[in-house]
Amino acid sequence: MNTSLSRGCSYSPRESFEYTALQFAARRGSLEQVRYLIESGTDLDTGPDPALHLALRKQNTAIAHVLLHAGADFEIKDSHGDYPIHIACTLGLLDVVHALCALGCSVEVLTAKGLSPLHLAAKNGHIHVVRCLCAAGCNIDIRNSDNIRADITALKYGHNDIAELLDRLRVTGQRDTLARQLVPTSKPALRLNLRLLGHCGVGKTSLVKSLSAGLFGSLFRRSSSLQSNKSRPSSPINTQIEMDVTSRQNSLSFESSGNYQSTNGISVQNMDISNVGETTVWEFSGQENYFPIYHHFLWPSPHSLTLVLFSLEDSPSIQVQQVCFWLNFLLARQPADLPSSEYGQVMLVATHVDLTRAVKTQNGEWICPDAQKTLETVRKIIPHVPNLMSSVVIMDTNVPASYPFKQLKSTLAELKQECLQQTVGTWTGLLEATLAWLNSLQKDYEQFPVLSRSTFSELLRSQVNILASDHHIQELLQQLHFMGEVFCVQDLVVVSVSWLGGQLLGELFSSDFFLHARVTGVYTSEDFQASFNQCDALGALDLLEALDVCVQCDIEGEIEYEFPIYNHVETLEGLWDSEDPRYASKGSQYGGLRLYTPPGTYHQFKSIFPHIQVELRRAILANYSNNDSDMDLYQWHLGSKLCNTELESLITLEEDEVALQFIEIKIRGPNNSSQYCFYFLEQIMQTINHALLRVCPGLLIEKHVLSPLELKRHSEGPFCYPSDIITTAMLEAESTLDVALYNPNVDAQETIAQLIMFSDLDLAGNIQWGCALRIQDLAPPIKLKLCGLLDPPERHGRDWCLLALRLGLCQDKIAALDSQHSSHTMRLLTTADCSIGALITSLHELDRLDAAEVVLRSAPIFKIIEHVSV
Ligand SMILES: Nc1nc2c(ncn2[C@@H]2O[C@H](COP(=O)(O)OP(=O)(O)OP(=O)(O)O)[C@@H](O)[C@H]2O)c(=O)[nH]1
Repeated sequence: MNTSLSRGCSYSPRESFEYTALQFAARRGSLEQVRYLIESGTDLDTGPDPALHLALRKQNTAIAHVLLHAGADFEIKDSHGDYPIHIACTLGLLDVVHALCALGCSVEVLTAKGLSPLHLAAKNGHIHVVRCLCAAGCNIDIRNSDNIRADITALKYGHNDIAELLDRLRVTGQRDTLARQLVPTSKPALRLNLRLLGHCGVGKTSLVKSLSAGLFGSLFRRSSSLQSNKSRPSSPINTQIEMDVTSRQNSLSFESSGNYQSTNGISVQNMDISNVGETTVWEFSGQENYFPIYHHFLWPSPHSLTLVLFSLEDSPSIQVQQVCFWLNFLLARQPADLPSSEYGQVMLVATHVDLTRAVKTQNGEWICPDAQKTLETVRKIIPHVPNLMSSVVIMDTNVPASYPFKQLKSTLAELKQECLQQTVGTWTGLLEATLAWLNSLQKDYEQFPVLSRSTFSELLRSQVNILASDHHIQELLQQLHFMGEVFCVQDLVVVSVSWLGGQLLGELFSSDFFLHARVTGVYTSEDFQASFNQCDALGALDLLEALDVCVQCDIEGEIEYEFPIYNHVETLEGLWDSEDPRYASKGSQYGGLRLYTPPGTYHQFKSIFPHIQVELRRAILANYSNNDSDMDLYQWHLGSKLCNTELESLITLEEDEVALQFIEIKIRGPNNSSQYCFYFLEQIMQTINHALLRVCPGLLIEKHVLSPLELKRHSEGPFCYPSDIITTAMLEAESTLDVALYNPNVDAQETIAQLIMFSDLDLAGNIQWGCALRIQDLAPPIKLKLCGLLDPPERHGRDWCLLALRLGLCQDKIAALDSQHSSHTMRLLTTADCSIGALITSLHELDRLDAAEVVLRSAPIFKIIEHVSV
């Protein structure tokens, strides 16, 4: 602290009196000093120009807030005869005006020159402030000392919008009603989201239809289902689960079969379910084409129940694999570091029970131990699904008024009760009025129900509430988005979510559209209009770009849109030519990685890869705009080639012989390019990570390293070193650089420098090895998986508590980790001060090889300390 300040005074040459230290600090904008002085108990309101007024005149709003919070008097004048509200209104300091109004300051007081706060805001054109004052109850007819109203002042200074606003409030006489709409009430804005996931034909549409059927409809649905069942062959009973999760061939076929109309895209409807109330039901098609867009709709929500459906007609191993697929799909699309209460509930629903030999109890409950067995097996394979319910609902989805539907409804009703207890009231009249207005807005925008945020705000103000501030509208849109009433993405607001899910995405991602799409995936707006004429092409393209489905490229003045999703160009021969002289010499560099999802998760990358291609294109465009035109990107079906001057890379989605998908990244460079190659690979990984974070922040990724020796020899199927082997070797070695791993394909060893650093030992100084990183560096999905393994009480007590002891935490700290409300392991992993290496060792010592393996396979192998751009 400056000593002259701490003494408490300073001289202001402009004024003929001395400022206190607080006034001086407030005027100079020193928040830290203001805080210090307030804490030291200095007087807040001394002098003819109090600190609050001085801060406001200098537009130091943060300081003004601190002073107000500390209790500065806001009902005193300064030497100019102005109250704080006058200064804030003149300068348009909306948040301060808001704070002053909330503190109950007088909003009609006049300045020495006879102007009211409203006149000052009107004169200076601050419409947001005018709204705020009106909402706070300011008299709109107030006159200044010349007997002139504020709307006339606004007109005089050319602020017609303000004049119009005040005029409308006066003419309609609705000011009080509109102001009341903006006051939060104690009623929570709660609408449940019911989401249905599952393979084609498992009964999602049927379940939704039955849920919405009234009494009359339910009679009809029951009889039609009886008819349809007659024609179906009954399946053999499944007496035992023949677990076969290792054989992946064809087990996850996403084809829709049978004679029924498969849902296109996402069907969204709002239902009033008896005993539950308004519920938004999201039905996600089982067709694979649509998976790349589901992340936009699967946000974590405590107000949601996600049903994962499977058919009891399928074999037990297929049931397990399908359920695991969908649970992993869901987990991947939600951030993994939220408290479990934020995720909502997940429940399994076994369908087609009428086609098995299961029997019903007297009250109509189906008895089918196989369904429960499926759940138990799934829980063993994926123990970390937050809020997965412990029982399965077993049903014939075509029989609405049956016991399982009552079970489902009562689960929803319980969830609603729980949410009601936990939700703070946020329901405002504005939300209610907007919900009523949305219907007419949808009609007005029937052709293309998409608006920019500013147009939405403008319409809302002119048709619902002229006093709504930007902040009110932002909060409102967020509530509407989570209720499924609108869909907000970047600057756009889609006011019909069912149109977005069904007519737009349902159509554009349908197999039929794919069949006729341009094979290159590149469209001009005219081409696109010709292929999709249901709405304005430019508007749709903007929306699709905001959804990361396409990228706009300006190619020598011509605007084109690249849709990697439609790209079906085949790989060209010679893209990775072994004869290319630049990369054939002895000193040329080769390296590469493979990205896998953990064992037991299948088929997760296909829906993500087009997003990686979008991200690669964006990275290239950003480089072009930096005038770095040496970069080039060529993309084909599930593959991209990125070149940077003389460096080349191939990024492809591959599938091995057991249908396991992985992403392969190969890099090569000429002589003496080791450092360039290293950082080029890192840059590509960053771009990929960016796409992964956007689409699937909860997906666990394993990074395996390809043999540089074999890459250089262009061997078919080069050896790939799994990350657990590399990390184990690092842990065991005295020095990481001594690590050498055996490659059975070539019967030779490759060193860590060759595998990671393109043989350049100088890079070692820029690298921190994985085992030495802190456990906080573990990605959230790894932590979540560890929670699933270590949280449940274990037979020998080898759980989080013992782990905490081994990691050196004292009893007090361990006790502090204990809580009934969230995961102990998660708190241990976020607070303990230890390295990843120490964690692995401790887990081994505890004989928790399952948890150790998770860390070994997915922990980072290294982290770059110093990044050099290439
Ligand atoms: N017997 C019987 N048939 C069912 C049951 N559930 C669905 N079906 C039938 O299975 C067929 C497919 O059902 P849908 O509800 O359309 O399947 P879906 O899960 O919506 O499939 P996609 O829209 O392709 O993702 C229809 O003919 C249904 O009548 C059930 O529990 N029992």
